[in-house]
Amino acid sequence: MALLTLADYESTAGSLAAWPPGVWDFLTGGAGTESTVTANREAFARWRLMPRVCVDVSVVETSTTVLGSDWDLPVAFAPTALHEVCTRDAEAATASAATALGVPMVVSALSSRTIEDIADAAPEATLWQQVYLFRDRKVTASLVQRASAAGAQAIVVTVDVPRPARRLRDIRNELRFPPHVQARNLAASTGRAPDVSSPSAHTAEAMDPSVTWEDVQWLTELSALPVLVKGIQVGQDAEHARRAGAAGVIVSNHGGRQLDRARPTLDALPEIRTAVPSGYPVLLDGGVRTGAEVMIALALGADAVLVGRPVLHGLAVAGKHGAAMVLGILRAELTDAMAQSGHPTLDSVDRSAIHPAPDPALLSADTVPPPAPRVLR
Ligand SMILES: Cc1cc2nc3c(=O)[nH]c(=O)nc-3n(C[C@H](O)[C@H](O)[C@H](O)COP(=O)(O)O)c2cc1C
Ligand SMILES: O=C(O)C(=O)c1ccccc1
Repeated sequence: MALLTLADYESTAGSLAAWPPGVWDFLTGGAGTESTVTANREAFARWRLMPRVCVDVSVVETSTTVLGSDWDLPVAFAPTALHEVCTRDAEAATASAATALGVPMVVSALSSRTIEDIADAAPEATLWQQVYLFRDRKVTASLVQRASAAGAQAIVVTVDVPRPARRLRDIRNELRFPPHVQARNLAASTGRAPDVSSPSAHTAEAMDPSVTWEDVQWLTELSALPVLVKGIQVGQDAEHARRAGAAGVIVSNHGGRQLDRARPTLDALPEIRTAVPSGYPVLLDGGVRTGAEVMIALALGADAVLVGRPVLHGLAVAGKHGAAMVLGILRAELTDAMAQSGHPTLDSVDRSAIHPAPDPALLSADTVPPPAPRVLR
C-alpha cells in the first residue's frame, strides 16, 4: 500500500514486528485516560478552511522566518527521546531528514546520540537543543554549553514535567527499554550513563518539581542563545515566560503525556497569542497530522508547529527516508491546501482563513427539541 498520509505511516509503524515489548504503547500513549492525546487531535476537527478564489496561486511559497532563521516549511521536529528505539542511526537519521526538508530539529535532552555527533552527521542541520531544569543544574548548564559549542541555534526548555505522569500503558506493561537504548546526550553531561530503562523512574530521579520562573530566568541568562519555553498552556504563563527573558513560547501539553484532561493546545492558542506582543514567536505542538491542520494552527496565531510522534513513525518505517517522507507529505498537503484556498504565501493566513465547524451535537437528531406540548383546553 502506498503511504500517502501521516495516518498511513502510523498504522504501518504500529504493525511492525520489531518493536520491543511495550515500546509502541510508550510512543503512542499518554497520561491517564489519554483524553488529552485524543483532544489535541479532535480540536483541529472543529475548524474548517474558507477558500478564496481567483487568487493567483501559480507559485505557492511555504517558507517562513522564525527567530531570524529561514525555514522551508512552518514545521519543526519536536524533541522526542531516544530515537534509537525507532532506527539504528537514531538522531543522525532524524537530523539528515530535517536538513533534506529545510526544517529545524529540536534535539531531546534524552537523545540517544550526543549533540556533537548529531551536528557532525548533519552539518547543515538547524539544531535546537531541548533541556530540562534538572535537579542538578550543572547538567542543564553543561547541555546548554555543549549545544552552543556544537552550533545549536536555540535552547528549548521544557517546563511541563514536574514529575512522572501516570502513563497507565507503561505501568501495565512494566515498560523497560532494551539495554542498548541509552541517553548518550545526557550521559555526556552527567559523566555517567543515566539509567533510562524505566522512563518514569528516571523522570522521578532527574526532574526538579521545585522549578519556578526564576529558574527559567537563570537559563535565559546562561548563554547568548535564545530560549523558548515549551509547555505553555495559558496566556499568563506566556507572559511570565516573556518577562523571564524567553525569546518565544511553545504551546504544548507534551502530546497529552503529562496532565490528563489538560485542554487541547489548539484551544489554548488564541489566548496565548493575545497575551504576548504581536511578532513574539508562538509555536504549537500536539496532534498536528495534515497540511490543512498546519494552516489552521497558523490561522489561530501560531508562527509554526512541531510534530512529535509522526517523525518517530517515519523513522521506524524507513529510517531517515521515512522521517523525510513524513515531512514531505506535510509539505505536499500544505502546498495543496494553500493553493486550493487562495493563499500563495503564509502571510495572508489569519483568522479570516478559517471558520468554526458546526457543533456535531447540535446536528444530531436526538438534540432536536421535541415539539411543544399541545395545551388541551
Ligand atoms: C515518545 C515521545 C518522547 C518524547 N520526549 C520528549 C522529550 O524528550 N522532551 C520534550 O520536551 N518533549 C518530549 N515529547 C513531547 C513532544 O516534544 C511533543 O510535545 C509531542 O509529541 C507533540 O505531540 P504529537 O506527538 O501529537 O505531535 C515526547 C513525545 C513522545 C511521543
Ligand atoms: O518526555 C517524554 O515524554 C518521555 O516520554 C520520556 C522518554 C524517555 C525518558 C523519560 C521521558
